[in-house]
Amino acid sequence: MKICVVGAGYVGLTSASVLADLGHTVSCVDTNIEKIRSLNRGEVPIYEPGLKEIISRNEENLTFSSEVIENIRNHPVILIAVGTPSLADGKTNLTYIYSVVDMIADALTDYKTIITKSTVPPGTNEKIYAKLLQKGVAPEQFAVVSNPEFLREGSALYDMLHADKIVVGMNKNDSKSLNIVKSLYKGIEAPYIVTTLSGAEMIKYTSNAFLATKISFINEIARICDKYEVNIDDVVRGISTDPRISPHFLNSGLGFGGSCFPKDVRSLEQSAIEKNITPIILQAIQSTNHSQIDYYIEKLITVFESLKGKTITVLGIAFKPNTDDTRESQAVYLIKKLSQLGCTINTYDPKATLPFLGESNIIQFPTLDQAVTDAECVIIATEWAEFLYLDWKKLKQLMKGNVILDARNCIDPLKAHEHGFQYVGVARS
Ligand SMILES: NC(=O)C1=CN([C@@H]2O[C@H](COP(=O)(O)OP(=O)(O)OC[C@H]3O[C@@H](n4cnc5c(N)ncnc54)[C@H](O)[C@@H]3O)[C@@H](O)[C@H]2O)C=CC1
Ligand SMILES: O=C(O)[C@H]1O[C@H](OP(=O)(O)OP(=O)(O)OC[C@H]2O[C@@H](n3ccc(=O)[nH]c3=O)[C@H](O)[C@@H]2O)[C@H](O)[C@@H](O)[C@@H]1O
Repeated sequence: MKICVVGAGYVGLTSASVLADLGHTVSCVDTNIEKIRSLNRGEVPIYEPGLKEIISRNEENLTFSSEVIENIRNHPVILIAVGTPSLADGKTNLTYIYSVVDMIADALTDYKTIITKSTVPPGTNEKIYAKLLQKGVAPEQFAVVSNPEFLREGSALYDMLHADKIVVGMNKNDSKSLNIVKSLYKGIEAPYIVTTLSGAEMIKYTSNAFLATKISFINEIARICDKYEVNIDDVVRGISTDPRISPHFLNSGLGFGGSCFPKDVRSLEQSAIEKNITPIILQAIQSTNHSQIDYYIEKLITVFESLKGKTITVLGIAFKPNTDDTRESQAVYLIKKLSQLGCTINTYDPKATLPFLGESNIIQFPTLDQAVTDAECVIIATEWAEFLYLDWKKLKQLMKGNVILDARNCIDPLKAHEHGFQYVGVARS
């Protein structure tokens, strides 16, 4: 099959390389010329485990181009994977989606199956369909399909190849698209969930909002446990044997970040408000998440009284391990907050680069050892594997103080105590 993947980001590059690996001929296009140039030089502009390897082993049937319209014209299947970031009011910015739709309308000369992989609010794919008709495209010349993506950054390739489901939203009168989507993913064993266009859109938002709910819920429980001196690990162990609860997504800590949970929860909240529904739970999820950072800072204040002038090392900048993505990273928000409180912040991340914050008291170091030197306190903000097995003796020698704030519940408090550290955590004494 000949497929044009529009957007060479985390989802576009993963989809394009997996589809090429499944044997299709794929052209991945992006309006960002620099990105395409670097891909054509054999460089992968993002860090995603295994992506470089899968791209290089498919170089015969995977090409990269910034000629978006031309490639749309030459491919019968178009997979849209452009960004859908938040607007200031929390609604979704659909500019990139609609600019692709305009390009499709301009390029369309023969039948196209247009598959929206980007996460878009309920009703958007119907609007895409209507927009194409409005632009004079005949209804028998195209189909619009909603096929949301559920991969996680850091394990994107595995997640796509081992999907737990493939969701396909279609118009009622569309008799062709399901078979096309099935041929596209031939080789991936997963149940198909077939629904309407808006049904598929809602499945995606419900999934992300539900997972975000689990995180905020367990974070709230951890705060209660903290006050009653109950260990959160025991509580999670105790509830997760119940298959109705499951052990997944119950790691309490600094809260959720990334390019999707925060924006998708906000977007769903706005979709609800637009229809006069007050989404109390969605609002509470966000409020708990925002205040997680303050809760952890309060824990530090109980140790130091004032944070002004303290040298603090924050380990981890990315929103989670195994990615270089810092979009809405709680670690970055924590760094900003500590800076506002007058701290000097040294930081380190194995892959991510600190976004420019314009503060001279924040320095990113190239190694963990350099970052922790002379620190009065070390905070683990992202649970990279490198931080799970710290060399305690060396750390003690390098640091000026002995306080460790474990904001991801990822180190053993006993080990830290044994080596003379003061372990600070939430519900993990
Ligand atoms: N990042 C993730 O883990 C997941 C993301 N999603 C959804 O997938 C979509 C894409 O997300 P990411 O890959 O993270 O975004 P990204 O920001 O990494 O990449 C988007 C790419 O689209 C390109 N683009 C924008 N307008 C374009 C146009 N008119 N023509 C061609 N290229 C254009 C941009 O230059 C950029 O390279 C979003 O809707 C997101 O919510 C869904 C599941 C997982
Ligand atoms: O729509 C999306 O973009 C994707 O969003 C998430 O994937 P991702 O953002 O890559 O990362 P997750 O592993 O879900 O983690 C999100 C955030 O939640 C936090 N988290 C996760 C799990 C947990 O138990 N506790 C917790 O605080 C992580 O630290 C991270 O900041 C979903 O897991 C994917 O299914 C979805 O496709």
